Amino acid sequence: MLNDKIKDFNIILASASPRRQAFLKAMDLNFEIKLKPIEEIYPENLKKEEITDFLSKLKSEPFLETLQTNDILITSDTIVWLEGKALGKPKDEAEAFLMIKSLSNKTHQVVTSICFTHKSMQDVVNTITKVTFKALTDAEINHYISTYQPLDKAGAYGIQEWIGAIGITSIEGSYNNVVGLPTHLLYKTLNSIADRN
Ligand SMILES: Cc1cn([C@H]2C[C@H](O)[C@@H](COP(=O)(O)OP(=O)(O)OP(=O)(O)O)O2)c(=O)[nH]c1=O
Repeated sequence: MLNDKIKDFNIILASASPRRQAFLKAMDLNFEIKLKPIEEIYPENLKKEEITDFLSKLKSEPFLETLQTNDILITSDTIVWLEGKALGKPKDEAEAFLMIKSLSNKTHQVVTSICFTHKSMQDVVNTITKVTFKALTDAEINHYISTYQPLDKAGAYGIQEWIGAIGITSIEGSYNNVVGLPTHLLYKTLNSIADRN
């Protein structure tokens, strides 16, 4: 991190995702990981980034009472948005198959929101990446599901895995956002929080 002021903060990443943890390390940030699980439920009327904004804030709630003045808490959420429908994590392999099949030969959007909580204030930022899959065969989908771990991933796929390598024909926007964290936005927002304090 270039901004020296960021060193004065205690950054807490409330995420069990190894991919999000790896991104913060890659950004040379000092941080601690704290986990307080919540049930990811959102009002039905929400759409696209409204859903991930809501869930990224919800993930901060269990921490609010115990945050110290120099803490910055980072919570985030990713969904896949396809033709007006939110695809979260599949509950089992059968649902994973249907999710990936629905993404085949189409363009979908991957939406991530990050919520920064600092001194009782919250900054919520989000971004969208457009991803297009080729027409996937059932054999390709089944191979992916039986060889990799689709169940902990929004939309049942990891762009960083085999299916991303063989199946994605185009991507518009941040790649890291698809993996789970738009790191350019994290950097920008942390800098602006540091500058205003
Ligand atoms: C679309 C896509 C999602 N994902 C992951 C990113 C997220 O970890 C996950 C979506 O679930 P989330 O609910 O956003 O996050 P999480 O439960 O994994 O972690 P947290 O503890 O922070 O709540 O899907 C990939 O790894 N690759 C991909 O290509």
